[in-house]
Amino acid sequence: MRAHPLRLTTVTPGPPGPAPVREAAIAWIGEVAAQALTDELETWPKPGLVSLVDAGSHDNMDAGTFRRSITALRPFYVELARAGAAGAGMDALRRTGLRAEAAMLAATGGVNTHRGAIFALGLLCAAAGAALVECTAGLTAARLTSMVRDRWGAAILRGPIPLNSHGSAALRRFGAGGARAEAANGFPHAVRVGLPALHAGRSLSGNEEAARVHAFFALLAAMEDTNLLHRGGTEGLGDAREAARDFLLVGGVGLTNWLAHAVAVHHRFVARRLSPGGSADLLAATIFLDRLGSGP
Ligand SMILES: CC(C)(COP(=O)(O)OP(=O)(O)OC[C@H]1O[C@@H](n2cnc3c(N)ncnc32)[C@H](O[C@H]2O[C@H](COP(=O)(O)OP(=O)(O)OP(=O)(O)O)[C@@H](O)[C@H]2O)[C@@H]1O)[C@@H](O)C(=O)NCCC(=O)NCCS
Ligand SMILES: Nc1ncnc2[nH]cnc12
Repeated sequence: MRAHPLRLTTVTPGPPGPAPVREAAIAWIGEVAAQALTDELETWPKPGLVSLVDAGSHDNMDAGTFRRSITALRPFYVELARAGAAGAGMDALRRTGLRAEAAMLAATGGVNTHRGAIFALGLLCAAAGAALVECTAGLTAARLTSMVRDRWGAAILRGPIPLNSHGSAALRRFGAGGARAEAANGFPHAVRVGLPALHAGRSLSGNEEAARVHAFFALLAAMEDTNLLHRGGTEGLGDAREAARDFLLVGGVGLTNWLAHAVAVHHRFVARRLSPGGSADLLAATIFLDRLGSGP
């Protein structure tokens, strides 16, 4: 049996393998990122968020908008993995990230579906690309997230902060670090909350979608989601986290009636227009890390 190209490149120390082999592994990394976004979209219920079932707290986007966005973003994830393999610095990654944001807006008619996910998964793709040529220890979550922190963390924190984004408003009003702090610190919520909860959800339910719901609630309970702050202020954020904690405390997806409980929380979020978009992005990052870590 032929070894997968990724295995060839990750287990061989020193200079990279032949270019076509590395290119196949880079394409695979981009595909895993796009698939992580699709899995996030298709996970239901995620309180307040868009899924195949409904548009949650949103009236300007639905599952079709997200699918168009994912199609537009797939080549950029490949490009970011390739840039990471070529040793790109933060300025070059940022330029590609901004082109990806423009492509997303063109594909969605101006709707911001995935700005946070372009940023988080884009950096993780770049780290995975760099790991292909530099590492001998495989694409583990710990390695990829610490690579983002160590290589680009300082530049992320020094970098330009958009003046008019909801995130920058949350930073000014509430001191919330948001997507930048999460990436610069090596995605602590994905590693310490999302991944363990995904694994726990699998053991509790034996079902992949339920495991993703479990991971989503764990992230929601722990994160300072700037989208919740933007739409609901500190009260909205606090209530959302409490609802997620209650779900987990009674057993999460281990409970027989977990679905009814999760749907009730979803309806409460929709009634208040709460939308935890940052937690959705971290779910996608968690899925990406889980899949890359287990290999092709
Ligand atoms: C660094 C940027 C991402 C700057 O972003 P911004 O200043 O906006 O900062 P944040 O709010 O911190 O983050 C942006 C998005 O990240 C998600 N997010 C929120 N909280 C967290 C968190 N604690 N940890 C991680 N990620 C978080 C979230 O994204 C999702 O929500 C988006 C919808 O948002 P929005 O349109 O604001 O909200 P709505 O409620 O729908 O709006 P209305 O309908 O009410 O009007 C959606 O995109 C999700 O993805 C935050 O929104 C970045 O823009 C930047 O610097 N880019 C440059 C490119 C770059 O450097 N790339 C690097 C290589 S790829
Ligand atoms: N499924 C989703 N619904 C709404 N906002 C999001 N941001 C990222 N994923 C999302």
